[in-house]
Amino acid sequence: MPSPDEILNAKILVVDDCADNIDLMIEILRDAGYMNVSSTMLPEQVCELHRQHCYDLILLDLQMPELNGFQVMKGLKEIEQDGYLPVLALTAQPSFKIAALEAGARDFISKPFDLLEVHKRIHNMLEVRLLYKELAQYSKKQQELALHDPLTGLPNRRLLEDRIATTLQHAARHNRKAAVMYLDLDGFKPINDTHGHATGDEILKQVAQRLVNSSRKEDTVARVGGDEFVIVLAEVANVASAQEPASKLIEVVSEPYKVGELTLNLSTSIGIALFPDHAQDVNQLIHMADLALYDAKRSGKNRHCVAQLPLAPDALDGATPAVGVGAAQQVTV
Ligand SMILES: Nc1nc2c(ncn2[C@@H]2O[C@H](COP(=O)(O)OP(=O)(O)OP(=O)(O)O)[C@@H](O)[C@H]2O)c(=O)[nH]1
Repeated sequence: MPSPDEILNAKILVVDDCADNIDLMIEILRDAGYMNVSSTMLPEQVCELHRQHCYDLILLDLQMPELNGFQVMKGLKEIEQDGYLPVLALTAQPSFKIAALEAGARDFISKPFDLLEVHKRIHNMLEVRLLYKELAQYSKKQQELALHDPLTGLPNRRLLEDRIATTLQHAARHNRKAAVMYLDLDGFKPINDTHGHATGDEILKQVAQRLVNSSRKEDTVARVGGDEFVIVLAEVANVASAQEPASKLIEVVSEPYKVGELTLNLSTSIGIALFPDHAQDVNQLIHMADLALYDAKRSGKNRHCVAQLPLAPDALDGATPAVGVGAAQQVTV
């Protein structure tokens, strides 16, 4: 529930074409302790002001000569991002009350003002508005948490799959390639075993930071398991343009790590798969990169391997096909 202080600090805009009405409403609000009140006599400015200041409450006169309150609400509806119109309509016309509610106002106040009613309605409306904002923020935070790894803050597998899907759609539309790099640290378990889990966690955070710092803004770096990371490269011209960043990442990860007094070393192996060459859908592409990673591990670690192109059907005559990759191309750094 919003605190009394939060309610008194809410941002309020008073809109009326009559200066006396504005002065009166501002006096009522200031007397009640509201600290963040502004006003305008120009209804055509309301949408722009709301866009800039995102008011918690707009006290809106319905009868104004140039642009009436109903027209202002129509404009506000178009810009209100979270679908909540924080409008309290002010009207001397009984017949306008229901029309105002139908037009999107949350409530109304009748003119001439009944002070007690004004205070109650404003307070109630702000309470609901701030509660709505809290809920919206909470739900956004929950969504963030559901899509990110809590240790490193990187996207998790769910968000990664989404990002790959978007990257592939874009690549397909523009007839471009994209690449998925699957990284698994080499010799991470002994660090945990020798120096403890907290040190391991610190290393994972530093690795994550290095991967992000060494990637382009448009690429996605995700943590998909204990010491496993996936990087999605958009707009890749050919295999070489994925191998080059892979070599750079291998170098960057093998720089020494400082954790307290300790200086620790580790390396990483990387499997690379290209869209559309090695696979055309998200999970298959990750799978191909994972198989190439397995080859990099098996052939000595601290290197990258590229997935094998699928064999043409006539090359399989009489042979048992390998699953996914055969002998992947490997590069030791
Ligand atoms: N500190 C820490 N360790 C984790 C976390 N998640 C998984 N691990 C550990 O990470 C290790 C990953 O195992 P492996 O990949 O087999 O270890 P490795 O020594 O790197 O093995 P290779 O890949 O063959 O070099 C396991 O010991 C897990 O317990 C985590 O969040 N924090």
